[in-house]
Amino acid sequence: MAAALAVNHLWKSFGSGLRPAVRDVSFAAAPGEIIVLLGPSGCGKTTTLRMVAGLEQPTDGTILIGTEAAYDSKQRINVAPQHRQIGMVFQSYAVWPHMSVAKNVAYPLARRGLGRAEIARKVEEALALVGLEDYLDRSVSSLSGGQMQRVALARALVYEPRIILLDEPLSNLDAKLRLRLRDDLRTIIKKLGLTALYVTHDQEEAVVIGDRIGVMKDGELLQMSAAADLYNRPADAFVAHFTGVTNMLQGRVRSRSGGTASIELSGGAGPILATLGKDVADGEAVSVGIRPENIRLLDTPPSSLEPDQHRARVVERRFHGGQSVYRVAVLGTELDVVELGTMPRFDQGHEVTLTLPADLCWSFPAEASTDRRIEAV
Ligand SMILES: Nc1ncnc2c1ncn2[C@@H]1O[C@H](COP(=O)(O)OP(=O)(O)OP(=O)(O)O)[C@@H](O)[C@H]1O
Repeated sequence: MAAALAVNHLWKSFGSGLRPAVRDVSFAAAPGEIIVLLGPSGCGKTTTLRMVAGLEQPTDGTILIGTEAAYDSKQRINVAPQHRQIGMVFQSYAVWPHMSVAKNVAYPLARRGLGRAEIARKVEEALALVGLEDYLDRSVSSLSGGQMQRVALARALVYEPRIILLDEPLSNLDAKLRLRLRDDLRTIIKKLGLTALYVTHDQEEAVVIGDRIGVMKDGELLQMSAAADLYNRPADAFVAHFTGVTNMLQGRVRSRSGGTASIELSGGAGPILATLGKDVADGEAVSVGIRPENIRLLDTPPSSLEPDQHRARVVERRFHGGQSVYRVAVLGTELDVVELGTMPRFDQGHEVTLTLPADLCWSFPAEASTDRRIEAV
């Protein structure tokens, strides 16, 4: 099936002396797919979205919406935003405060010259979809932030766009509302079978909303995959850090067997087993990342240790209510380990056996990982 949106080798430069804001970005969204662009401030997410919308002209590349070119630098095609059949929702609510809820939502239809009865029906349908069917005649200025954002969403959906673009639509809402609308947004988009491009810097939001997530840094798309792959197979150290990896061990690849490497740690400890990143060579210095929640602690020491098991000691325990965070001394360094549950198992000083599952330890070239760690924090 043809992609609903295809972005190919897209570049954007805002000036000759400046680093390009978007560098050779390519991805495609299947019909009905929700693609999230995730990354720190200034990485080029909004610029990418604005180019798809037609609000920013690319320096190079192509954008296809369905089978039609919306932008093609070589063929000099640049379809105006209003002709791209795109719905948009932004961070600021972008609703007209002097108009009623119904008038706000009706606005795009009135501009397209639809009849009154049809407009009324579509407005009611769109408002029902966002749970505001009882607010038709209310003034927008009397609504809460979350309700205003629902009005903005209804207005973006009302004329049945081919694609919906959302740029940090939840970031002006308080935490509780954000969680509720986050779940609702995905449900609504899926119910309509819309293809969506969604921009956020919040990884949790990205995971809940997106079918696939693209992580951007310095204008580049580093990895685009389903959330579980992003978490379990990060392409590089930046992606690993951005999705919450805090433990990094330094070492060197000693030997390898298939996709797994035996890694000797700096200071002579180890070896540990880790999955090899795609650019890691034999003998190379590496950083090995492992998430605190993927490390397991055993109370009773086994009679003999497996290759992925190591003796360790609890240095510090922090109780967070629903989970305990342990700082554990192991392999000549200290690692964070998270365990879910309201009953902490170990006290400070407790001797434990620690498992580092090889398939959840990822090795990356050392130089890149240390550089990128600093930027990612
Ligand atoms: N109109 C512009 N003129 C010059 N530089 C710009 C312009 N718009 C964006 N930039 C630059 O392009 C880069 C990418 O910006 P962009 O807004 O796409 O990032 P972002 O990832 O969406 O960040 P944020 O989450 O802070 O919005 C930044 O360095 C930004 O300063």
